[in-house]
Amino acid sequence: MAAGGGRPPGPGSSLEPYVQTRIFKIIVIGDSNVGKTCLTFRFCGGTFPDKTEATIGVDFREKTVEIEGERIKVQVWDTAGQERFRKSMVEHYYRNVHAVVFVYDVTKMTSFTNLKMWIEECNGHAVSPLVPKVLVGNKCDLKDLIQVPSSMALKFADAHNMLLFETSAKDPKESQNVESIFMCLACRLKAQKSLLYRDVEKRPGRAQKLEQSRDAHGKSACPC
Ligand SMILES: Nc1nc2c(ncn2[C@@H]2O[C@H](COP(=O)(O)OP(=O)(O)OP(=O)(O)O)[C@@H](O)[C@H]2O)c(=O)[nH]1
Ligand SMILES: [Mg+2]
Repeated sequence: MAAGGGRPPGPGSSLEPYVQTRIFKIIVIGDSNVGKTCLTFRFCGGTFPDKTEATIGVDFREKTVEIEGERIKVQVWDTAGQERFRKSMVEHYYRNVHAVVFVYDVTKMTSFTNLKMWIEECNGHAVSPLVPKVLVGNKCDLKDLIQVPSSMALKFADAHNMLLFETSAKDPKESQNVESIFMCLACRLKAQKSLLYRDVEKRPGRAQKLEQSRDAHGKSACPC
């Protein structure tokens, strides 16, 4: 028997402390055809899909990212925009959600005006105001067809305390921007959780609010 007794470490075991990977559930919401599937594909797979079909229920995609030395699993819920494909799933979308991405199509005004309805649905499912939410205007590559001016989107985002990203799932030059949508949320979640833990230690029952930051173009920038 080995000195010290007990069972020797088995294959694959480690004396390092076991570190659990945190999972952040991020849901992507918005009208059908705004590009939710393409955006999530771009973030998780790094490409623009040749062809998509209307999402039925939900498609799950995930990506493991590293933030300040911590590995975090970003679990993206690509939801269905069509009522008939989502109605049985809505409760599941919002349950234990960590962050919400609202998407509209910059070339389709109705997808922007319908955001009010999507926000109401989200609020109707008791999603905490502490859950970070961002607004994404997709299809910016279609420059000649733009219907939703940036100024209008920015005003709306401000009114709802959201960061605004205008981007394109299709344009490869925008892939960094698409990545920053999800990374920004993951950073905020990581920071928010630590702030909350610290806050709870110091002042029980009170949560700290994360401030938004803005870049030189007046659009919101990642606060991390
Ligand atoms: N030009 C352009 N087309 C895009 C972009 N993103 C998506 N599309 C196209 O828009 C259409 C709809 O994209 P999807 O990602 O399937 O839309 P969705 O929001 O997931 O739709 P539902 O699943 O029905 O809710 C497809 O024909 C895509 O090729 C983009 O950034 N630029
Ligand atoms: Mg889809």
